[in-house]
Amino acid sequence: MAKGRDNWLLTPSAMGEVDAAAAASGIDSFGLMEKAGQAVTAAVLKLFPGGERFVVLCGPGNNGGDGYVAARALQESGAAVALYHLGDPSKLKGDAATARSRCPVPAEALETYFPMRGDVIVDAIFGAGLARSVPPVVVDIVRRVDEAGAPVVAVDLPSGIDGRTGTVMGAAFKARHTVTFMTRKPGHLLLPGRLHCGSVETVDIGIPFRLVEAKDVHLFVNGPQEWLAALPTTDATAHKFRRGHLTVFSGPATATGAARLAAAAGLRAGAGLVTVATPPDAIAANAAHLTAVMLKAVETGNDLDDYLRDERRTAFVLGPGFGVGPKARAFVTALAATGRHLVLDADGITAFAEDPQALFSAFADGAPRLVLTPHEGEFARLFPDLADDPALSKVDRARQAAARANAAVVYKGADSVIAAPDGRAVINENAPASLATAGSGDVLAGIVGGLLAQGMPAFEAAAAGVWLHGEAASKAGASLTAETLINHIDRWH
Ligand SMILES: NC(=O)C1=CN([C@@H]2O[C@H](COP(=O)(O)OP(=O)(O)OC[C@H]3O[C@@H](n4cnc5c(N)ncnc54)[C@H](OP(=O)(O)O)[C@@H]3O)[C@@H](O)[C@H]2O)[C@@H](O)CC1
Ligand SMILES: Nc1ncnc2c1ncn2[C@@H]1O[C@H](COP(=O)(O)OP(=O)(O)O)[C@@H](O)[C@H]1O
Ligand SMILES: [K+]
Repeated sequence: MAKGRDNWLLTPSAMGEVDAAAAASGIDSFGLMEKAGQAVTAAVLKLFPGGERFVVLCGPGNNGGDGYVAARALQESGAAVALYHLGDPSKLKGDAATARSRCPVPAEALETYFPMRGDVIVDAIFGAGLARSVPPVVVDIVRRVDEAGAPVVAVDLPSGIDGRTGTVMGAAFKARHTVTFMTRKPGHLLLPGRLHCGSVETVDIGIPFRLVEAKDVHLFVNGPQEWLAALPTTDATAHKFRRGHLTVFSGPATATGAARLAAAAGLRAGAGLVTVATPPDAIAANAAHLTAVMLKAVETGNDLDDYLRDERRTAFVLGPGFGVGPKARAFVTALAATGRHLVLDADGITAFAEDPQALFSAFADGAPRLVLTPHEGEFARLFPDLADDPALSKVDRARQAAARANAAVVYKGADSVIAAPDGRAVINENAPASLATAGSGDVLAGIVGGLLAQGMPAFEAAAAGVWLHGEAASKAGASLTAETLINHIDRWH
């Protein structure tokens, strides 16, 4: 499946380079700004056909330039338009200066703007060029607009959102709609940025897409184009042993449910055989609730060695309900030493908090066989320095973690990022908030384990698993529980 334009992401700096390449190839850069401003105007008029007054807020760079184009076009459409500028507009340069010189709408200083009833705001203060926290006057205007409840249409990004990281730089508008150009930026998907964008529209302003593709930053929106070719298919020759064997480790008798959720999810994701490997004291609890999933007592390191003699047992999930301690570390080390594929989740991750390097060393060699699925707290236990570095985006953190651990990393959240040691990364956007429910992470671990069992490489299995989890949640509806979620997992093709 081709990488569609909707899946492409460019950081603001990469977009700036594309912009420069377009100008160098002879494309009229003011023409691009004109198209950008016209597209904003079309979006504003479509969303607010009865708008009483359109208030365009223009900043000191090209984002402001788009605003001057929009102000002119809105006035030409017959609408009432007011214009406010940040800084000294006589200092505008290049295309933005041209746009201002062609804009007949009189402008006033930004600080003098107080929203009136019926105002629709076009936010063209900062876009890709936001370089630091917004100045106090912008903080004030954001607050005034919030308090007035006036609708905002953002040009490129809501001012105050860092397009690379999605971070709020001091303050940021909460837009109803955002019009961006050529591709979305990471800040449109990463939290909290995503919550400030409203609906996002990506407009082709005429930069040849080959210039965008030449800037491939190995970052995409998660979707089937990333992993469909690696997704296992079943055909008439399918046999349960050929469809792989997944083993999920159960916790003690008091904590068995999480493993069963993962096991059932692995089966739904297509693993031919699934076994819950359980301590003997939990056999009864597990046996009372399992049908298609098999059960095997595995208590000690020797039990595990015996279990691992069957080389068809290739894929494992360890962590949900397992307990934190030396047993988790010893089991993981044995799985690593025998070339197994492992999803390490929850307690399995926490078990290595004191010595993450022991985990990374165990899986250091060869193609990645480990998938780590930390939520934010677990991520910080394995990668405290990355979690603490404010300059890193969630994408940077996941990528550096993946490289360090030689693992596919699923950095979970509403904006899960999946990264590979080779630098590939995707941001997931199909997960509904109804997934914030106990046990949904166990289900995800099971789906990914089921895909690993079928031979899918770690990064592809991780990305596909997160996407299929999101699809299942959407189908399961707003009141989903981890159990109902499982019933909606669909291998999709
Ligand atoms: N990509 C494309 O193809 C196309 C892109 N287009 C548009 O161009 C936009 C990018 O333009 P841009 O690079 O001029 O950046 P922009 O966001 O206007 O801000 C830069 C200005 O703000 C200033 N500044 C920054 N932070 C600040 C702060 N905290 N507080 C105060 N000042 C601050 C900074 O000043 P400096 O940092 O130099 O002091 C500079 O003056 C892009 O978002 C899109 O809308 C379209 O026109 C068509 C084609
Ligand atoms: N608000 C949200 N929107 C979308 N997905 C979410 C949200 N909150 C959590 N999720 C997803 O739900 C799962 C929760 O996993 P986890 O935090 O391990 O919870 P648990 O331990 O309860 O299973 C993850 O896949 C995460 O990405
Ligand atoms: K903006």
